Amino acid sequence: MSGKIITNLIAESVLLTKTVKFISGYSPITVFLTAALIVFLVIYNKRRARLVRLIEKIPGPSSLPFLGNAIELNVDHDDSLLILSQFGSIIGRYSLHHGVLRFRFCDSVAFSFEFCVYLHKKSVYLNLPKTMLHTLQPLIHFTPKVILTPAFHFKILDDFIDVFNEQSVILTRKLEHEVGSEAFNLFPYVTLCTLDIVCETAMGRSICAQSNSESEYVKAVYGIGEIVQNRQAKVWLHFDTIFRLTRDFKRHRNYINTLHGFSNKVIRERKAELSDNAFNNNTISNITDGYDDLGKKKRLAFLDLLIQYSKNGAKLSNDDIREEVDTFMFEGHDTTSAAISWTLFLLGCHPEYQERVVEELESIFGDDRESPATMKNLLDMRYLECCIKDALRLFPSVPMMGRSIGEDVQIGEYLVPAGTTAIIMTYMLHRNPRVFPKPEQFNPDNFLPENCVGRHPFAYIPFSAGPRNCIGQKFAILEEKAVISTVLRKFKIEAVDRREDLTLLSELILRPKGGLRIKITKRD
Ligand code: HEM
Repeated sequence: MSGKIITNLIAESVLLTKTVKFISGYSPITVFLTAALIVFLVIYNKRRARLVRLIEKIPGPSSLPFLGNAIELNVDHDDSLLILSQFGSIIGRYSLHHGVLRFRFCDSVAFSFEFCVYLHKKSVYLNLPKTMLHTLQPLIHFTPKVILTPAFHFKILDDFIDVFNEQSVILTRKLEHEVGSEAFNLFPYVTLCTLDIVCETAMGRSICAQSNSESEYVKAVYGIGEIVQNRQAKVWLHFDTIFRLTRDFKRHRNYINTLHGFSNKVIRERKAELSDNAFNNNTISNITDGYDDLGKKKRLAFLDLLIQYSKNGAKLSNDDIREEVDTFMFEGHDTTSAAISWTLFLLGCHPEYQERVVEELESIFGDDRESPATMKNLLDMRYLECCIKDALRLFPSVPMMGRSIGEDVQIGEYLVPAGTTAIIMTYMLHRNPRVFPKPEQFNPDNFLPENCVGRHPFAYIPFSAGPRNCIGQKFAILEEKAVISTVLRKFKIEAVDRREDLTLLSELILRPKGGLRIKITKRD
């Protein structure tokens, strides 16, 4: 017995001597860092053990330690559609129970392709700067939805319709120049139009992007978008310290200064106007009753609401107000621009549906091609709404959304543990053949009232669902109707690109690489 103890002691001391000899070959710093890394990995793995054990029970492809499936998801920016189609083939390989699929991406991720059940939005978009917020940081830290929601009340939206109409008319004037051309890209035209709309409704100031697309402000909006996109695609740029070393950081700072400079100026001016006159009363309706010095009806802007609330004790600093306005600017123009462009393009691919929409417009306006649409007119455009909805089904402006799971969630037989990141793939969700037979086909009839009966409320969620859903959805649908109807009352649209030839870029917003090429002729 004692012989065995002695043998063990000798073996251990030999091991110790060898270890000391091995370590002494390295500098103390290397030894310390390696030891710290090992301790970190052990603790990290121990903490994640439960999460990994539970998440591994969910069907999904096998993954490498630490890297998970990151390599499979690492596709070029221009191939980002691959991410979407890659999921399609992965879904084919794994029998999906309850629409959940496991993927590991350094951290654990569960992808949900069926009905979205996670409504708790924690920040999974931490790497985006505050000014670029579509799908973004939890926006409403200080302004709960209860404060913001009145901005989208029908009475207030009524005021915005004038803006939608005015900008749509400018759009049709710009499009006139394309009559007779063989093909042109619709996307940039629509984007400038929606940028003008959102600026005027958010800040009450026109930036005239449609007539001056080279302005510093417009350049800054697009510049920021491009930088954020690039940063999002390159994991190492997610770290502020590294990003600060790049040239983009300086450009980013200059753009931010331009955007903030403009918003700050408008906020100051608007505050001064509001304290000068009848706006000072505490009711929102007072703001809209009256005319400005040029005899133009005073309109409420989203900014006025925030100023009003800040006066009523909500304690919003100028920076807080500016951040909210910026959020609207970014949330509200790219998304609607993509949605409008896709709808017009799909109507250009399907003359039969375009004709049906035009018949509906004729039933509302007769042969009048000029009068602006009223709120009632827009609400009467029911078939156009079906087209808009089916376009958002096939090409949801926000093709995937993230949620951090705050507490364990049971989905069928699987327990998705707290700490998992859930990605809801709207793009795939909307292609569920059990909900939408022939899912790839553009079919506005999917949204006729009789065809929606019994459909799961989360089977179609272009605006997300639950407490952190899109605050601007009514605004967006009305805006889309106003712009599309104005265009279709003037022009007949023909798609030049074929759907099957398009390359989709699944960036923050789903968009076609190279835009959407159409051809237009005047309607007589
Ligand atoms: C067709 C147009 C639009 C689509 C498809 C759309 C879609 C969405 C989606 C999917 C979300 C949730 C994102 C996430 O959870 O990660 C969202 C959030 C949001 N949207 Fe939109 N949106 C549209 C237009 C607008 C407009 C016009 C505005 C404002 C004028 C707006 C304001 C917002 C805001 C403020 C949020 C954040 C809400 C929150 O975090 O609680 N959106 N949108």
